[in-house]
Amino acid sequence: MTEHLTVVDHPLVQHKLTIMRQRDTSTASFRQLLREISQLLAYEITRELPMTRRTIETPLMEMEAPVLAGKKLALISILRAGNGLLDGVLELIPSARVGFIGLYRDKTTLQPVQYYFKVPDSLEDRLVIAVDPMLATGNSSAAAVDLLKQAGATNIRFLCLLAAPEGVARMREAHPDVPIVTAALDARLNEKGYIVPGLGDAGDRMFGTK
Ligand SMILES: O=P(O)(O)OC[C@H]1O[C@H](OP(=O)(O)OP(=O)(O)O)[C@H](O)[C@@H]1O
Ligand SMILES: O=c1cc[nH]c(=O)[nH]1
Ligand SMILES: [Mg+2]
Repeated sequence: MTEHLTVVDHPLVQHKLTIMRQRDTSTASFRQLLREISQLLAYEITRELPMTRRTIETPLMEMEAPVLAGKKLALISILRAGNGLLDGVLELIPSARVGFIGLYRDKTTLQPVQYYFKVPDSLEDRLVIAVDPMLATGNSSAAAVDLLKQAGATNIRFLCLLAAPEGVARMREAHPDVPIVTAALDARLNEKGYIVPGLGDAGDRMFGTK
């Protein structure tokens, strides 16, 4: 991918996102819509995956058919809200390897606090797609990408649902080599570091917590 930021403006994505944003959308609908959108976003973020050809036999004849090239890609969920994107993407790419980075954002400092890290081996040979629905200050995603690079990853993409300009700028500065794919770029952060207009706290809306 050459663009640093790609906003997927497909009508289905935008319609589903509008329902997710609404205050009275239920936890069950929120989760289902996130799963659906995640697959449409995954389609975009995997658009330029390298391909190779393999000889196969159809019922009629042999052919050289296209298949994905290289090692299986790695999906990295930034816990816990990342799991809402992970499920859908994994349905589309069932052979992907999966890793988890546990981070939560301290409510006052807005700095990420790490509590878990487990990723697949040979990250240096894989396309790594980190998923987290919200890119707000960008502190969490920048820290997650730092950890992935420390673990050897060199080809990383970041998939989110909503981004704030502040978070995109933070990522561009810290990790200019990491393309971002999102469903929307919102206006700004509010004084508590929430994306506005946004959709609230993605993890809470997904899991019914407060
Ligand atoms: O860009 P930032 O300002 O760092 O904010 C974004 C982070 O905040 C949310 O996670 P949260 O800390 O609420 O944890 P959760 O997923 O467990 O709810 C979200 O899922 C991101 O990880
Ligand atoms: O608006 C925001 C900002 C950070 N995390 C969220 O879940 N929502
Ligand atoms: Mg949260």
